[in-house]
Amino acid sequence: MRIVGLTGGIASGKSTVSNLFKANGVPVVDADLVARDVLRKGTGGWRRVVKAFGEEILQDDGEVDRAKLGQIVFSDPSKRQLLNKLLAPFISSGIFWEVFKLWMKGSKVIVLDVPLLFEAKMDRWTKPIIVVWVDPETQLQRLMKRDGSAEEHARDRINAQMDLDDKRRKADVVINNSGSLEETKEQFRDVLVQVLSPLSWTEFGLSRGGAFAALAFVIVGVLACRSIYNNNVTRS
Ligand SMILES: CC(C)(COP(=O)(O)OP(=O)(O)OC[C@H]1O[C@@H](n2cnc3c(N)ncnc32)[C@H](O)[C@@H]1O)[C@@H](O)C(=O)NCCC(=O)NCCS
Ligand SMILES: Nc1ncnc2c1ncn2[C@@H]1O[C@H](COP(=O)(O)OP(=O)(O)OP(=O)(O)O)[C@@H](O)[C@H]1O
Repeated sequence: MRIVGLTGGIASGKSTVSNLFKANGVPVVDADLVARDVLRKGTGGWRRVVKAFGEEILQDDGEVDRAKLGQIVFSDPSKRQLLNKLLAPFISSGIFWEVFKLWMKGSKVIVLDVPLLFEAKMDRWTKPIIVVWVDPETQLQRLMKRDGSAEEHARDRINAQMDLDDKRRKADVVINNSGSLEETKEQFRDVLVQVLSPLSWTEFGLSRGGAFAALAFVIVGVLACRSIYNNNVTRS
């Protein structure tokens, strides 16, 4: 199985690119969705976060007020670290579970869309790593427009992540999403060819088909050895 890493900065265009993958039949595991699930009312993540941040972060229906929690953690690095620490085990096991389900289905190539791929050191599990890059001014403008947020809050969110230029340096593939959607789609076409290229032997071995092939190989080997052994015993 090939696990492709897809990352970038906030509002750099990861979802835009992951939608292109989905439209081309490549399954995507979205870490933001997993992170939402592990913070739903009554879950283990929810309990830990409410205990640490207090009931004032809850809405009337008991769900976490995400905007409120966002304002707290994106303006205070120590609170953000605390939230990350509390949720990290739930998020990683949620991602693992999603990958496992796709493995069971027999998917050969999957994309992990993880905003904090490098920060959470999950990059070691993915190859190639695609970074969706955007120039800083466009990033700020798109973020403010999408979230309807003030410049100060948007900057807090951008500054809460590793510098996008540093991420670009660590990438195997860079998609520059500073231009039009059409320009991004054009770059994406080449990336898709690379992502869907034939699997290496290691990647094949890690896929469900590879595991079954290895198992079949072992079973045939054992049966052959037993038959040779039995023939030798009968002859002697
Ligand atoms: C603080 C929360 C409640 C704010 O929710 P909100 O709906 O406003 O934002 P959303 O979850 O859609 O995230 C939007 C973007 O913010 C960035 N972001 C989210 N969490 C973090 C974080 N801890 N550090 C830096 N950037 C982050 C990501 O780029 C993400 O794509 C939420 O982001 C959260 O629970 N974050 C902690 C979990 C986490 O680390 N998520 C990232 C998945 S790897
Ligand atoms: N090439 C583009 N031209 C114009 N607008 C774009 C382009 N790419 C993305 N956008 C817009 O910019 C915003 C951010 O894009 P997107 O949601 O894909 O980013 P993201 O990296 O997934 O964000 P997040 O980190 O918050 O999950 C969206 O409103 C999207 O419609």
